Amino acid sequence: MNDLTSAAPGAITLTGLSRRFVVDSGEVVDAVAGVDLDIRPGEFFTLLGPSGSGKTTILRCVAGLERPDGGEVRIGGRLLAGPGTFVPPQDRAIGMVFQSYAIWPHLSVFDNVAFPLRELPRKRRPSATEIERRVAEALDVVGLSVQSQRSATRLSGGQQQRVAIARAIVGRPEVLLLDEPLSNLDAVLRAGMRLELRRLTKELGITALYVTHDQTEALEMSDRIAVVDHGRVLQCGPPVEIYRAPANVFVAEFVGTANRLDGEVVEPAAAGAVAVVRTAIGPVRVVARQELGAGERIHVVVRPESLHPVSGDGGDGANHVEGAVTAVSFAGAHTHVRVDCAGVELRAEVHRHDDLSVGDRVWFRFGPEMCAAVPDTGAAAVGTRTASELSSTPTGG
Ligand SMILES: Nc1ncnc2c1ncn2[C@@H]1O[C@H](COP(=O)(O)OP(=O)(O)OP(=O)(O)O)[C@@H](O)[C@H]1O
Repeated sequence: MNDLTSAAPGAITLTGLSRRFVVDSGEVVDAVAGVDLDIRPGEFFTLLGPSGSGKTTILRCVAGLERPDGGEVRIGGRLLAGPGTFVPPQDRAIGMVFQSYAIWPHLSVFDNVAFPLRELPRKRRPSATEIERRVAEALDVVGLSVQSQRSATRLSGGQQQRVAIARAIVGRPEVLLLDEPLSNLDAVLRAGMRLELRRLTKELGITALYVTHDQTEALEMSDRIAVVDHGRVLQCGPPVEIYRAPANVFVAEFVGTANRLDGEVVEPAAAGAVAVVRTAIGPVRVVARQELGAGERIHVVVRPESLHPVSGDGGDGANHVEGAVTAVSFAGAHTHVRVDCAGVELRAEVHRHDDLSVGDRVWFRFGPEMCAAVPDTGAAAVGTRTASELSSTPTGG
């Protein structure tokens, strides 16, 4: 992101952000361990990672609910946290939505949404008429105008979440921070709300920083995703890139289902050309995204939907593998199949559910362009130290 973009309203810039906690055992947890992110104005940006990876702590640092131990937080170019600077949450141009809707049960929908405006210091508080106008506008955006005078607790879970969203946007923040906001909703409602939430932030032109451990949510909603583990960003990019070209095995296996074949490059290739990798199921042809040298140890990642059942080795330059079906499970739009290929279990997702049975011998084809070569480096190291180790280690900020 260039300097102009990072200074534009709604841009979020994190530089060397770190936050550590000393837990009861005296162990130091690097919850955020040097995170650099440039989030563009108006972008729907997701922090995706397993439980305890540091997503919420990053979000709380942006919100001002957590003081970083090192690094900087900027919104629209304005320094909010950094050496000698800490701007409190109420003075940051943010709105927040949590997993628990945190709405007031004794207030009406209208009063819940009006709450943050009425709580502003007198100097910054809009007039009663202006509050009324802004609340009506926010309720209109989330489709709750009709329920305005209803008691907030008499709404469904989805409607309560919308109240929380209306309350978060009523102050017209530059940035909306969302921490697992859909987790308490049932599956059908959650699927609908994903698209609605994205549409809403796009309509408002607001930057959304979204935290989730749900890869489907992240893939469907985001302009870009940062995959986080042990307080570090392992990969940052558009959903398709994260899914098709994972940077390491952790990302490959956390985002979607992955067949992983460990192997060694036997025919090297420049970026864009086809390399051959020796694996336990035989030689596998892979389109190299970057140069692959002879003898290099890599993992080949193939997604289940890239394996297509065929009648035999087509001799067409693609990869073909034969195996015995060990499990078939119908999942509606497709069928999950497990196949034993020379002692390696491969997972496939096929659309022919009625003519595959356990014990059948089948051929699968998968194209070299559907194979990702992933470096054999493993995921980030576990970010824990003891307090005494920390005192002899330079800090990150
Ligand atoms: N206030 C705190 N005191 C001590 N440790 C904390 C505190 N807040 C977070 N941690 C630790 O920091 C690490 C990161 O926690 P964080 O909540 O940011 O992860 P997360 O990815 O959001 O997880 P989840 O999805 O479960 O909320 C965890 O090991 C957590 O236990």
